[in-house]
Amino acid sequence: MAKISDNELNAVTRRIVTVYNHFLLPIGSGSNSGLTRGSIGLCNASMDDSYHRIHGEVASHEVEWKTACDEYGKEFTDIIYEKAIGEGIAKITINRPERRNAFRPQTIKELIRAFNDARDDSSIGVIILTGKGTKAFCSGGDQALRKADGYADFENFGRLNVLDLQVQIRRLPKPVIAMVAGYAVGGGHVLHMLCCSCSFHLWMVVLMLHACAFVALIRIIWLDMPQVGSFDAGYGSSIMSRLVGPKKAREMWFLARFYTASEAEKMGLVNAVVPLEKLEQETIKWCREILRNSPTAIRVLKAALNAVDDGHAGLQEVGGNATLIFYGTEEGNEGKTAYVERRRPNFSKFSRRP
Ligand SMILES: CC(C)(COP(=O)(O)OP(=O)(O)OC[C@H]1O[C@@H](n2cnc3c(N)ncnc32)[C@H](O)[C@@H]1OP(=O)(O)O)[C@@H](O)C(=O)NCCC(=O)NCCSC(=O)c1cc(O)c2ccccc2c1O
Repeated sequence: MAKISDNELNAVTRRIVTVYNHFLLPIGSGSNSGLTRGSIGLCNASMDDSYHRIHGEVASHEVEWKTACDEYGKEFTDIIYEKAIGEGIAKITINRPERRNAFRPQTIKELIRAFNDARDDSSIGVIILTGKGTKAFCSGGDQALRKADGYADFENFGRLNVLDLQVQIRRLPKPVIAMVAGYAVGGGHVLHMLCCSCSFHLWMVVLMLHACAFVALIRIIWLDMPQVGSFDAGYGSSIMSRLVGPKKAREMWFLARFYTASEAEKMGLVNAVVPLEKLEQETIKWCREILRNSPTAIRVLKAALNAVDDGHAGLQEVGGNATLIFYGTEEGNEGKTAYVERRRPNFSKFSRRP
């Protein structure tokens, strides 16, 4: 009997996967399942192509996390900041589960420090934002600390410093993925929406065939701000409207209802819904997929995806990226070198491209 070589065996395996994707996967993966093929890493494209042969599968081993501190070596109380050993992933966890991960000014200050460090660390390519435990991603501002002038903890004045964090997440030139298990309420919901506009995020709980019935019982997104006498008329409104459309945004804000994970996915508010036990695994897979791609392409794309909405600030960011790339060229360098050498720059050798 002829022996099958390894190459032939791989080809057979690829064929089986292709058949599975094309013919078997559609069975039971209807629109109500809350699961897209992308969610579990299978796609419509045939796996028997040069792309898949060259790039192979995304690694699936477990991540080893190491606690990190900020750029000044300071530690944290309200958050946990970790980096994956040997991989470009940082994870920032809001650590106030007893308050459903509500944030106080101190929490926001720590989040800003951790995001700053992850931005400046050139070994980091993608950042996960999450909440401790499985009950809540974040329940918004800590209402017990709300004063007439904003939220106050250790200082005698109030503030809304979450607004600074929102801008930071949007501007940070690396993707931020919100890994959401449980409630995302008020200012917590706005945070995950920003991650969405930056890249994508995963949502809590359940998928596949049982998703519908189960998710229907779970209340997750809640824009309760009008109920607690608050509102976010900034990103909380404009980005919401961009993501779900102006009609749905009005409904969400005026009625202040709860929405489930699967409803959120249908509205385009979340990118994927996965079972709770697979949440981190799937998030890491998305991170690894991002990390396989060109960091500069990702950086420019993130800026570009925000640019139209961000007006001058958006243009400034895309323009800054152009300058950054130009500095690395011979043509850009010629100008600087000529200045330093006290001579006229010679740009005649550079092509004037069509
Ligand atoms: C999120 C919940 C629906 C979860 O309900 P559940 O029954 O699971 O849990 P409990 O309600 O029993 O909560 C356990 C425990 O946590 C405390 N807690 C929860 N959330 C908060 C919170 N946001 N602030 C303070 N404390 C909180 C709760 O009191 C319990 O403590 P015990 O001591 O009793 O055990 C439910 O918890 C809930 O509805 N939470 C409140 C959600 C909320 O009102 N969020 C604030 C919206 S406003 C906001 O976030 C906001 C912030 C900003 O910085 C802004 C800036 C600029 C513009 C607007 C802003 C803004 O609107």
